[in-house]
Amino acid sequence: MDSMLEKVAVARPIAHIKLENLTYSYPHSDSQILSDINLELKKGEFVLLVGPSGCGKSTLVRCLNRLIPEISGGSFSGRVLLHGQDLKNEKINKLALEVGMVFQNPETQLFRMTVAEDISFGPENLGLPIIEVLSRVEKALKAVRLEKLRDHFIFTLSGGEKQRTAIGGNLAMEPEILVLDEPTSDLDPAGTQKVLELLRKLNEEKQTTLILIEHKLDSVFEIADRMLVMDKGRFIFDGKPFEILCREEVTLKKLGIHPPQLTEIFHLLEMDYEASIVPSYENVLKRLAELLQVPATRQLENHRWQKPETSGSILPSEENLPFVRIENLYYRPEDGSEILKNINLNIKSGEFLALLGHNGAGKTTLAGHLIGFYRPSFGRILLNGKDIERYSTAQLSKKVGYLFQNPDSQIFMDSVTKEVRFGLENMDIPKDKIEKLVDESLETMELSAYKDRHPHSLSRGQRQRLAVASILALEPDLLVLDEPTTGQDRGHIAKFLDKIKELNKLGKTVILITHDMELVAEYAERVVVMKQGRILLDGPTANVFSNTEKLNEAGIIPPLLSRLCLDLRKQGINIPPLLTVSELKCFLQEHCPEFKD
Ligand SMILES: Nc1ncnc2c1ncn2[C@@H]1O[C@H](COP(=O)(O)OP(=O)(O)OP(=O)(O)O)[C@@H](O)[C@H]1O
Ligand SMILES: Nc1ncnc2c1ncn2[C@@H]1O[C@H](COP(=O)(O)OP(=O)(O)OP(=O)(O)O)[C@@H](O)[C@H]1O
Repeated sequence: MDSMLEKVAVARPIAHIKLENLTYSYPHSDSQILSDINLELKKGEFVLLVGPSGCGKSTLVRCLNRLIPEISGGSFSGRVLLHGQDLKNEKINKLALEVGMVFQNPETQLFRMTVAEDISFGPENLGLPIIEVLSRVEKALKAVRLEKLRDHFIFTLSGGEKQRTAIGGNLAMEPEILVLDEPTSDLDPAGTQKVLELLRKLNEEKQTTLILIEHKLDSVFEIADRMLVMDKGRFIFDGKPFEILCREEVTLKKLGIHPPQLTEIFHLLEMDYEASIVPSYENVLKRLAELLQVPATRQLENHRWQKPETSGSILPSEENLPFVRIENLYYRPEDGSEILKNINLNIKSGEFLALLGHNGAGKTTLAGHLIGFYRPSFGRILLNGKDIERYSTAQLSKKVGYLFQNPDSQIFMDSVTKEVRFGLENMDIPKDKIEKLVDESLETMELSAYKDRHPHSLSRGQRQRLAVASILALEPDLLVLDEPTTGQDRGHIAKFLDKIKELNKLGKTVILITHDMELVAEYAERVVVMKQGRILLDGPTANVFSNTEKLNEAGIIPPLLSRLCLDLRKQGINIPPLLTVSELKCFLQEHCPEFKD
């Protein structure tokens, strides 16, 4: 009997990563962030780790290189094994070479002066010959498309460029295990595609074991072999991504994990699925074409859809003067480059505008001019008809609420409540009103339970919500949100953007900078697309999303449904440029007798 057991043990390959009864609490806290986690990962597996904000994903992956508990402290039990070896006695600096980690906030891992220097840091520490270091740096620069910025200073990079540098640095190390904590959150859609292709290649060619944490599932669910869903420090689902997304849709939605448009449309059309096969775009297109072919075209003949016009800019009429008016704006930093080139833009009070563009297009620089963070090299900006230069900083911060791309750039107090109270205390508001506004905005952002916590002990998503709460409390007329969804699950994003939409309906003007096209489709009425410092497109959302050629130039891939509608129209089917799955549902209900919901 013993010898049989031995044989079984020999036949079973040792797991690449094994977690045994992992349980963990942070210092000075009773709550278990990880609760009795058990997991085995094979070498070369590509795993997608998802779960609501704050469920413990980042905490879990930090156990793999012993940042937890070595650096964090706290109460840790259970074992982490790599190739069957308990990591308990391993040194963090040695593990850092085996387990590559791209953190949520790239700034925490960029510490050299220039892009190329930063990428070479890892390979140099592996003790590789200089020729090999240089060759790896070149390959990594090419892979993350940063060749042209190789000698640029890190502090001048845009958010997406920083994220690419952090990914490049890890690629150059060629680690056996690569953990990526939301690596594409700041990347433009074309850049995201590129990074994902790269990961797939790394996984196939080098058998790198990959753990990818993501909230935005539309582009990642197809490439991973396995999906692990976490909630409250435990795994609740483990299986093929598409199968889990279809089978567990209701539970996932309750947790705030939103299925990609492809699975939603697939569900809506009641298409048969085979658990292991992801439906192709072509199959969904074919099914929609079948449903809409005959009756729908006949019914719609009278109101044929017209090709939209996307203009250079929406000009205001005399009586409807813009709230924001940007005239001939140029921005040239000290290095002589031209970041903004003759920007002309009018934004009316109460508009909900999305500002899109490739990484480094100039979105943040443009938006930063609205709070006086940047000063025009040429041209001017009028707010309510008055030149922005004539507002004092205090007056401007009352009018414009700016949410930075990285929440850590604007959080500086030592408790959650103090952070929200800070701006209000500088505004000559009675004390009881301040407390009311603080409570309301913490409540809206679901942070009441963390009132006395130090902001840096919050998860990234929670910190992002705290930064939003501080701005909402000030009730500004113009809200500029620079990639506010990073680190958030869909449930929290929807709650937050619904709240912003409510404020927008009450007259607040909103500028949303994002790389998440499904959110743009859902919330924005107008889209402005930038390319290399200029405005490329400006118009109603559906119209802009129909201009695929120009969007392509700016590295933007419109949402799946926009592409489906375009392709259906190319087949002669008269369908308007729909943006959301609920619009598609209404359209099918109205125009397609065969469709039953
Ligand atoms: N240093 C710390 N001290 C105390 N609690 C902490 C600390 N760091 C994180 N936490 C808490 O642990 C929980 C899990 O955090 P973690 O960052 O692992 O979540 P996550 O699933 O990665 O979230 P997100 O998707 O928002 O990044 C959160 O409730 C967070 O507030
Ligand atoms: N002070 C500076 N000196 C030199 N170049 C700069 C400076 N500030 C910004 N840049 C460059 O200007 C370009 C525009 O940056 P910006 O942050 O506005 O881009 P973005 O469209 O917001 O990009 P992302 O989507 O990556 O956040 C980038 O290529 C950046 O490297």
